[in-house]
Amino acid sequence: MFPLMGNLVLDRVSKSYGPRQALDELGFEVKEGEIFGFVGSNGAGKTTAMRIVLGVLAADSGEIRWDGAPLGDAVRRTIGYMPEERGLYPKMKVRDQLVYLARLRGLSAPAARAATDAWLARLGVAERAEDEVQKLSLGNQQRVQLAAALVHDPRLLVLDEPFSGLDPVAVDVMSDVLREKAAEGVPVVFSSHQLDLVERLCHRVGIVRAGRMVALGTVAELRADGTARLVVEIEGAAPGWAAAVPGFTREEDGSYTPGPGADEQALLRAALDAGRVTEFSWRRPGLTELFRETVAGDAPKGAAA
Ligand SMILES: Nc1ncnc2c1ncn2[C@@H]1O[C@H](COP(=O)(O)OP(=O)(O)OP(=O)(O)O)[C@@H](O)[C@H]1O
Repeated sequence: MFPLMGNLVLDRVSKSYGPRQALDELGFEVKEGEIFGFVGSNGAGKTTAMRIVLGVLAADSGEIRWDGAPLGDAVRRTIGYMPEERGLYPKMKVRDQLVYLARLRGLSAPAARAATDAWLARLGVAERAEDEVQKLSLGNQQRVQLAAALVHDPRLLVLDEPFSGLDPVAVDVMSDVLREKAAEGVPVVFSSHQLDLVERLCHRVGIVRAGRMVALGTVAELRADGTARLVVEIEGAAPGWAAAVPGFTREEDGSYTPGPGADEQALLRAALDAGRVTEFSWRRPGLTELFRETVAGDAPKGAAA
């Protein structure tokens, strides 16, 4: 039903900037039609990895593959890229710039104009088409930047923090577009610090720490690996009602983490003795908690980020 797109593989990619190792055998795969969320602390290596995929930077070792073969220039030219530092020409008009970029990627003049106008309309910036990019607000510049990544109908989307600085409406538009492209079969990889969005949008997530992939999987898989906590709500309970039940640690949010030998039935009995129990349930950690657990105390090798 969809044109064959392919999948992207980063295979043990390493990269150092002088003494600073930014990537240490980093590996992950983004399948056809998959939205992959790339998360990690500041300086963990996300931008470096994306630049290597784009060919802007060379890896010291390792390989980038597309559909099983080394990623070459022909496929690279079809990538839709949104760089972290953005990179539109500030003094050029929005429409002229997008048409120019689409022409560079091989579209005919009429096709470039049609694609430009369609994406400007879809992203809600059609009325700014004749303005210089520098006259747009940052959020609108970002919409144009997304249009620039999409205007040539990319086979792969690589987006560095596409959601940063967007208002909630623009976040929804961006999310819809990424879902739509993935549904067409395009592999989508994006980095973000907005973990609620990553959790909502991504089929799979990779958490990178100091240049290494430390957790990889669907959000459900990652959550299943985290320690579940017991949420207990009791009306009228005195503080410390659970102190006599061995094996549980009370967390800041009031939930209870079981340790070795913890007996949930003992905790439930203590809860029932303490008052009227309105909630007693297991809760898996969300992506934000998993991220904190996974990257706590993070620092890139060689020096501070
Ligand atoms: N041009 C460069 N020269 C020297 N060191 C660099 C260069 N670019 C990045 N680094 C270092 O490489 C490491 C990885 O940086 P990178 O920008 O890839 O991280 P990131 O995960 O994208 O971070 P952020 O979330 O802050 O954007 C950091 O320690 C950074 O300081």
